[in-house]
Amino acid sequence: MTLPYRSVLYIPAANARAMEKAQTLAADAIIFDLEDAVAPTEKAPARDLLAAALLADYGSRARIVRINGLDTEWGEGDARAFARGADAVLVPKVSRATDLDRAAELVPDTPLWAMMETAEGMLNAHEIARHPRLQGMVMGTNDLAKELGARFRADRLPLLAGLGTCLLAARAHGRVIVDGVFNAFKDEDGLRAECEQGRDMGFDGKTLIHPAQLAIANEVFAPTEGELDLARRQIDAFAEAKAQGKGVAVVDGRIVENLHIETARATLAKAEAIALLAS
Ligand SMILES: CC(C)(COP(=O)(O)OP(=O)(O)OC[C@H]1O[C@@H](n2cnc3c(N)ncnc32)[C@H](O)[C@@H]1OP(=O)(O)O)[C@@H](O)C(=O)NCCC(=O)NCCSC(=O)C[C@H](O)C(=O)O
Ligand SMILES: [Mg+2]
Repeated sequence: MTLPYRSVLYIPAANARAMEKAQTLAADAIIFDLEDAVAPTEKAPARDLLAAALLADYGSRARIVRINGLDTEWGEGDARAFARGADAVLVPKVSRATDLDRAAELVPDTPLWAMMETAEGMLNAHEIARHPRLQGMVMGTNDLAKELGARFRADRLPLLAGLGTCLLAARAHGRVIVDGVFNAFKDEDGLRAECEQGRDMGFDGKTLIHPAQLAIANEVFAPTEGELDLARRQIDAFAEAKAQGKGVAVVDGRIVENLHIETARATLAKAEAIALLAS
């Protein structure tokens, strides 16, 4: 069963208290960050703190380690240190598939994830997504906005080309893909609107920077009661139509074909996976 990735919480690996707290937080996945959230002077101690933290029990939460770039003085050491012991290694600023080749050599047995946050990465999203070792993609909307020279807009118009391109690439190759962070972590309405936009586009979930953002992401990226009810009724109606030798059913005045049944089944499976995670 595919794991849900509704809420993916960043935690600075230098913050022992936050890493401990995360063992009980309602995050579907955690990104332990060695990159941007850790100051250069803290890089070495953060690596040790994280190695100790990963021995703790995080339940079913996926544990993803974001290493420093392999072009930095810390990247290779990070990759070697966490080649085992985490559920995935997240490589920052992936601009081309060869960036993942290098990571794959250093991390032979653990799935790789890619931060999609450079202009070149957007243009190469398809070849990055099809890399055989890649499991998931994370939008880095802060770095992307910086590279583009984009202004912040609530509708994220300047970022939509990049978001859509990465989503297409991820879906073409069956990868998980989660949306970027919403920086104003006390603005609940703003977060909800951005989660709704990401959900409408098709993202699996949202990366988050503060525990206060978890509940909204978990709610928005889960199927609603209405969606579940519709999915069940579509499956029943289609089975009935099929029994009568028809290829199409009608539910609530809309046609239901086999492709809608695939979506309906995926909706029910997602709800089941979420329920399992909570149990
Ligand atoms: C943003 C923060 C610096 C705020 O921290 P703080 O002032 O400590 O918040 P609170 O006092 O409200 O914290 C309340 C309690 O919650 C815990 N806490 C806070 N944040 C986290 C967290 N991320 N995970 C787990 N627990 C957390 C505190 O320890 C408090 O606990 P308690 O002691 O029990 O009261 C801080 O939230 C923070 O550092 N957030 C993460 C920032 C980060 O990781 N940034 C890097 C990723 S974003 C990025 O790089 C995206 C991408 O690359 C791009 O380009 O877009
Ligand atoms: Mg970034």
